[in-house]
Amino acid sequence: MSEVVISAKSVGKTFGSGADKVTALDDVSVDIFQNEFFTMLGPSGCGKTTLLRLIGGFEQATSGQILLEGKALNDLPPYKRPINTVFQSYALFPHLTVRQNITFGLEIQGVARKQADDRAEEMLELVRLAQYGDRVPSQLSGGQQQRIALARALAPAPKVLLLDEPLSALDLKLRKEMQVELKRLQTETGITFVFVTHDQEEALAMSDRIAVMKSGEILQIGAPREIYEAPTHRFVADFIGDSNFLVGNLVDNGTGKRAIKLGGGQVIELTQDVSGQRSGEVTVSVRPERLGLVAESKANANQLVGTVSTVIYFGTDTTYQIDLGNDALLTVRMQNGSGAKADFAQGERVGITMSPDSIRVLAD
Ligand SMILES: Nc1ncnc2c1ncn2[C@@H]1O[C@H](COP(=O)(O)OP(=O)(O)OP(=O)(O)O)[C@@H](O)[C@H]1O
Repeated sequence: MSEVVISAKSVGKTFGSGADKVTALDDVSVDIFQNEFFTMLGPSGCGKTTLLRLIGGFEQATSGQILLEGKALNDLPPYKRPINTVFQSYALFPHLTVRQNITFGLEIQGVARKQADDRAEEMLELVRLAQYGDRVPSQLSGGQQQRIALARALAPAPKVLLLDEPLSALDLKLRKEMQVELKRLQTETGITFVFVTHDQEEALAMSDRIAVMKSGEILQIGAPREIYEAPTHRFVADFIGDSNFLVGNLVDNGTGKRAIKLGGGQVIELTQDVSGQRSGEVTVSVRPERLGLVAESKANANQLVGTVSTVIYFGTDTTYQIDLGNDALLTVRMQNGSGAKADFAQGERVGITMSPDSIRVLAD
C-alpha cells in the first residue's frame, strides 16, 4: 500500500458569521496517497475549491487538521509547503519568456542559474514544448500556455500538485487532449495530483480515485469504476452518468436472500450485501446500459416485464423507455450491432434482463 501524503482529519470550514455564515466544509476526512491522481468532483459550491485551498495553505480550517506525511500543516504558509498549484487562469508572467516563467520560482528558492535553466529544459521536454522556451506567453495557444503553467508548477518537484479546474478555459477538443496529457504527466513524474472539477467525464477519465462532494461533505470515495458501478447515494448515481431509480420495499425473498419488491408486486433479486439494512422502503439505481430486453415470451419467471412506451434510435445504440406499471419507468440502452435483438416496437410487451450486481440499494 502506498504512503499517505495528504490527510484531512475532520476538517470544517465556515465563512462569515451570524446570518451570513456559510459552511463550506463539514467534517471532511480523506487520505490521499503518494503517486495518486485524486479528484474532487461535485457541483458548484460543494466545497471542493475550499478543500484544495486548505491543502495549499491559502485558507485556514475552522476545525480539524490537514496533515502532510503525518505532520500537521497548521499555519505553514503556502510557499513553505512542498505543494504547488495550477489555476484555471494560467497566471503566467506576460513579460517573461516561457523559460524565465519556469526558472523564476526556482531561482527564488535559491536554485543556481545553470541548474534552474537545465531544469526548465527538462520540464519543457516533459510538456513537449522544448522549442518554445524563447517565446512569451502571448505567442502561445491556450493549451500551450496551460502546459507551461504545468511545467512551472512541476519544476520544483513538489510532493503534491493541486489543480483547480485547470482545463475549463479550453475548448472541448483541446480539453480532451489535455486530459490525456495531464494523466501522462502525473504517471511520468509520480507526483500526487489533487484535481478539482465539476465535470464527471473528466473525473472518470483521469482519476485513480474520485471523492464525490455535495454541500460541504464527501459522499463517496472510490475508483472511477466503483463510483460509476456501485454508487452509494442517489446524488452520486445521478451526478455521474445516467441512472434509473426505482422505489420498492426491501424484503427477504424466502431463500435467505434480499430482494426489492416494487409497487406493482414485481420483484428484483439483489446480490449486494444489504444485511445491515432494515427492511422497508428503499431506492435502488441501475444504469440503462446494464439492462436488456427480450420478447415477453422469452422472459424468465423472475424477470421484470413491461411495455415499451418510447423508442429513440441514436445510431450506436437505441434507448427504450419501459413502463413497468404503477408509475415505474425504466430506461434501457441497448447497443446496436452487438448481436442482441434490439428492435422492439412501441407498445410491445418485453422482459427486462439485468445482472443482479448492477442493482444498487442507495443510502438516500
Ligand atoms: N471567501 C469566501 N467567503 C465567503 N464564502 C465563501 C468563500 N469562499 C467560498 N465560499 C462559499 O463556500 C462554499 C463552497 O465554495 P467552494 O468555492 O469551495 O465551492 P466549489 O465546489 O469549488 O464551487 P465552484 O465549482 O463554483 O468553484 C460556497 O457556498 C461559497 O459561496
